[in-house]
Amino acid sequence: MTFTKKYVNILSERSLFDYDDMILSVIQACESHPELRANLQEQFQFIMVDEFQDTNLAQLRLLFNLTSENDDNPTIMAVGDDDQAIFSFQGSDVGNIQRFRQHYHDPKIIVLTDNYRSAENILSSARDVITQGADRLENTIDGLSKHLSAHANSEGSKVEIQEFSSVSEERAGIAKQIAELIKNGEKPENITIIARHHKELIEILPHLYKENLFVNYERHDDILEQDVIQILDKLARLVVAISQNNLDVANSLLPEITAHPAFGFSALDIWKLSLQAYKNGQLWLESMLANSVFKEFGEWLLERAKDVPNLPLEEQLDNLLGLTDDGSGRPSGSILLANFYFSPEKLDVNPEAYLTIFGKVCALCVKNFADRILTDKNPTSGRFFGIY
Ligand SMILES: Nc1ncnc2c1ncn2[C@@H]1O[C@H](COP(=O)(O)OP(=O)(O)OP(=O)(O)O)[C@@H](O)[C@H]1O
Repeated sequence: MTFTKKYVNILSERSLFDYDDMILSVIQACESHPELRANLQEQFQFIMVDEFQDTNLAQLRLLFNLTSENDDNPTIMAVGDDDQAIFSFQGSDVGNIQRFRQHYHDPKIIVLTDNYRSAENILSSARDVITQGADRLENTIDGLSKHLSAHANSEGSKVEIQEFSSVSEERAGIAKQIAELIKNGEKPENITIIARHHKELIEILPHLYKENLFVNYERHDDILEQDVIQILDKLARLVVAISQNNLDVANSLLPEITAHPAFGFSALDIWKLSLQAYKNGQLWLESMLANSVFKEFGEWLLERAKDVPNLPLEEQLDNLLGLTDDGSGRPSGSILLANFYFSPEKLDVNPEAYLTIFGKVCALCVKNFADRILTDKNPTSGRFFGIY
């Protein structure tokens, strides 16, 4: 069986969809059930697609399906700008703009040339850069001009290109210019540094400090890259697998989870456990329950698996982190991820460690509540949600 087929079978066994399926299944259903397509066409008689330059072929095909009875005169409007295409990495294709024009037989094009966002000098500098690109619509459609007219006030706006002999000179130069601006009366809150990568911003910080400039650096991390979230995610998948009797899945997750430093098992003990499971032809979980070093951890995992169908998500997260108070004032469970990541000592040094996880898990505006959460001596996600 091919890998793809196996993957598709597993998805269907578990009633799961991946992102591609969400569109592909709809396309398949539309194309094999004309009555469904007709119903959808009746339901969606007017269609507007924004950011059309970022559509991929599957999305375009869905669109064609939704208008297939009326391709010569569809009530459809697509708004897009080929110069702003940013999703080519996930299959979007600027060629879709041309396919759209072909499919709908040269639809009317309205060029929006009035720009209210930026001043003239910003527009003309941007144009100097963007027109260097190849395969632009402006070069391929006769008579199309994307020359914009600015309607924004240009007072005080200035675009300046500066060259430095090295990256560190550039950073020092930027910091110096900012210090100079502030010295000459500019308000710091009117100054922003924008860069493509966090790394570049982080590297500029020492230069700003050197100029005695204190900055508010807001970082929007990818939460899934954080260690605590990764282990929490694996633990959650493990206990769900145990609760659903997917023991193969549990077996594949356990080696990495037991090796996580938060749980404190030695490499030698983990190796002995793996040997024991191998020699006895046992699952890891079975071997853990029969092994004095891992017994408590194994039993704790079984308890957490029992939580899966019974407790709300917040409580399960607290239990997995070991934040739950069992009434005796001590957290229940001896396996405490919380101790590893959010012990009082760690919070003393880095109070934001706690905010990082709950703040971002909840995608809440942490700023509004930071003072109340940071002073919380026994943080739990339940309390956090409560505060919110
Ligand atoms: N007629 C108008 N008069 C004054 N301001 C306007 C007008 N139309 C748009 N703006 C302002 O111009 C800015 C850009 O508008 P908008 O986001 O609608 O443009 P857009 O073409 O959709 O941008 P994008 O290319 O990012 O999709 C906004 O700040 C909006 O308030």
